[in-house]
Amino acid sequence: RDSWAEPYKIKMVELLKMTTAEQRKKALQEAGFNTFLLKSEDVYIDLLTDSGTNAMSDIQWSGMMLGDEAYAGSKNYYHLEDAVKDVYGYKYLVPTHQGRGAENILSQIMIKAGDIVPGNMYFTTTRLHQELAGGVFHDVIIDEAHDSESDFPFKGNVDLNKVEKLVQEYGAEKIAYICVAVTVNLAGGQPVSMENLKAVRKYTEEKGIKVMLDMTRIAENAYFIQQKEEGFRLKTIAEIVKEICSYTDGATFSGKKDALVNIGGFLALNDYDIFEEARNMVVVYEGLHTYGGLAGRDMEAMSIGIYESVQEEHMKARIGQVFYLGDKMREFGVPIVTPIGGHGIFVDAKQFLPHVSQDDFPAQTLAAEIYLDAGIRTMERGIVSAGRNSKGENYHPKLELVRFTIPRRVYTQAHMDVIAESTARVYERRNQIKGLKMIYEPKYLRFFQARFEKH
Ligand SMILES: Cc1ncc(COP(=O)(O)O)c(/C=N/[C@@H](Cc2ccccc2)C(=O)O)c1O
Repeated sequence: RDSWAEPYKIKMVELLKMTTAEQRKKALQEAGFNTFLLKSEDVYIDLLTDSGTNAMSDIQWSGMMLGDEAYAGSKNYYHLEDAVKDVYGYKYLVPTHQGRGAENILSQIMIKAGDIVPGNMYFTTTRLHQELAGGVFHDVIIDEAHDSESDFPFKGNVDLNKVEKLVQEYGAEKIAYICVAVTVNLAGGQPVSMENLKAVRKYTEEKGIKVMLDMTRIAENAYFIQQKEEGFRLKTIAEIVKEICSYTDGATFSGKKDALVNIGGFLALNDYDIFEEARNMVVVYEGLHTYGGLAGRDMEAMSIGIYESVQEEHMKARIGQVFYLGDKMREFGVPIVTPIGGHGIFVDAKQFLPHVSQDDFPAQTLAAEIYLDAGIRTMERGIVSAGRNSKGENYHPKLELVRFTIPRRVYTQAHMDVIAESTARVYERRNQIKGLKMIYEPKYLRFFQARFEKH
């Protein structure tokens, strides 16, 4: 079997502090059993998120030296505008500091109080901004997406029957827009097929409903279409990315993932009137319309990162590393979401800790235990992240997952081996693991700052 390695070599390293079991026990206690509250220096391998944690190339770093920090009309803005038009095909660009900056502006423009906003599974910041704008989110993802053991290849797909039911019940004019995420983060980084995107476009065109893309991990989605969808084997990732965007009216983007930058995002649109409104609002929330909360250097690095994100060998290595870890986890019998998604391995905490009831936070408990074992930080993606509904009741999501998110171009295969072995050690002692109780609950997006203690 001919092995395959990354298409880059390392030029600089960031030394990591190793911790002892005692130090980790203390750190976890102080962090209230919440991995978001751990100090980075107490973390050995940081798999909390692939957001803003990716390694920039030397070309991107050189872009940081080319920052045109003019307040208005920075040349980096025009480079970013060219990259967005060239790679994604949208007509108009509104830069924002990161994804939720774009979500805030789009939601306020497109949503009126009481509007319905269908989407392929919720995402925390996306749904919150839709709700803050007065919208009501409705999940229209296919049922398979909520089944961690289904291996349907495109679990991110929209179920148009669910959309039709909403149109029947509320009328097309009450639908603010359909939000299609590529990939679907909380389902396990699951892709949407091109066939489904075309069907959504055809249906919404007939009904006069706009489609807004959350294209945060669009290049990873394109890779899965190339690898798994009939008729796309010979298309490039760049061609597939552009085709995906062509079936939508606009997009929000967090540049902190696919585009390989530490900060950055944008709102891209084809409709001039929405663009005009967004360009007016960005100066209220983000900064002038030609910088949107970003320094010129950040916009330059993001323009370069957009092109690097659609390179074939980059994506093959990126997804290859995620699959390597997933296969190792499965060798050790660790239950994970299948098919393996694009940005990490999602461990099924319900199957891992069947004796811990969901109200005792199995995923939160497992993330804490994984950290204790060898200092690996992961993220809870279960009942804590799901939050409460408008009546204040806890959502009880079918998926109770711990996300091992792999930053792009940061860790080596040796780290993947250590991660899999650490998880296997915790798996071997799973029957002794007890649940947690929440002792502090913030109002918004509670998972970021909630605190817990052992029962
Ligand atoms: C599909 C999708 N759409 C929009 C955004 C917002 O973009 P931004 O504002 O962060 O730039 C994100 C951010 N995802 C990050 C960071 C995060 C955010 C909230 C809760 C936990 C983690 C993560 O999954 O780790 C996303 O995944």
